Amino acid sequence: MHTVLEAKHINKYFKKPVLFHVLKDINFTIKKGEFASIMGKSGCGKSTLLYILSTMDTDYEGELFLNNELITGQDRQHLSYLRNKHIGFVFQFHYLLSEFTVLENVMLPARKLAEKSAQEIEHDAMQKLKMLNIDHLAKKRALQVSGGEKQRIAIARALINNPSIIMGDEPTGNLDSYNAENVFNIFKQLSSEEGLSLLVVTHDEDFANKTDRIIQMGDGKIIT
Ligand SMILES: Nc1ncnc2c1ncn2[C@@H]1O[C@H](COP(=O)(O)OP(=O)(O)OP(=O)(O)O)[C@@H](O)[C@H]1O
Repeated sequence: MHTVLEAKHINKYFKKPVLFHVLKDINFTIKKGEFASIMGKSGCGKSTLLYILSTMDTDYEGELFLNNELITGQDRQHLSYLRNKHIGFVFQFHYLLSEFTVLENVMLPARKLAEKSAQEIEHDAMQKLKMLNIDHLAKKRALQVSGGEKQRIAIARALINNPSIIMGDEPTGNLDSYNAENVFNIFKQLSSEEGLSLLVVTHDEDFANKTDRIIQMGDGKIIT
């Protein structure tokens, strides 16, 4: 199966206040359609790793490949393009623009990529909203919808450019168990039916236990 994400010998040091070796020789691959979670105690380096994998942090040692392309060492502009095109993000807090409509929020990453007309983008955004059963919310402003709906809108937004991988940082951290299960089911369906890869940092054991693979971290290393 095609490899979507590969981390090879990733090491990261924070230099202040004192030199701190935060990530220690991290190696793993995520295949097409794989749904993996990252677990580990607070402070073990999960967010630091996700920040590197998402191409936001370029200050690390080792090599990172996205769809077999070496992304380590690429310039910021190209990284921004790759991130927008191939990676969808879902966070604990949805970061929707509250005064914009739901539809406008979902369209934003596609407008930034600027590879399609406004009409095509709107059509795609409606398709994503339909897929997530929230197309009836399209014209509402983001501040007018519930927490669970906001997270589904954030997922639609993450999907708008048809990414290869969704990266999540505690995507169910702010949801009740009903909505958390709903988000899990959406992710599961995206991986098994659409071949999307997912890599989700979570403290939620129930969520992690249902994913294809748990990457367990401890003290800056992958334990299993
Ligand atoms: N900018 C920074 N400078 C120095 N140390 C940092 C910096 N950011 C994080 N750290 C330290 O690096 C370690 C890993 O932090 P990180 O946020 O990656 O952990 P985490 O596993 O995501 O934790 P949590 O589950 O609490 O979110 C922690 O000890 C943290 O204090």
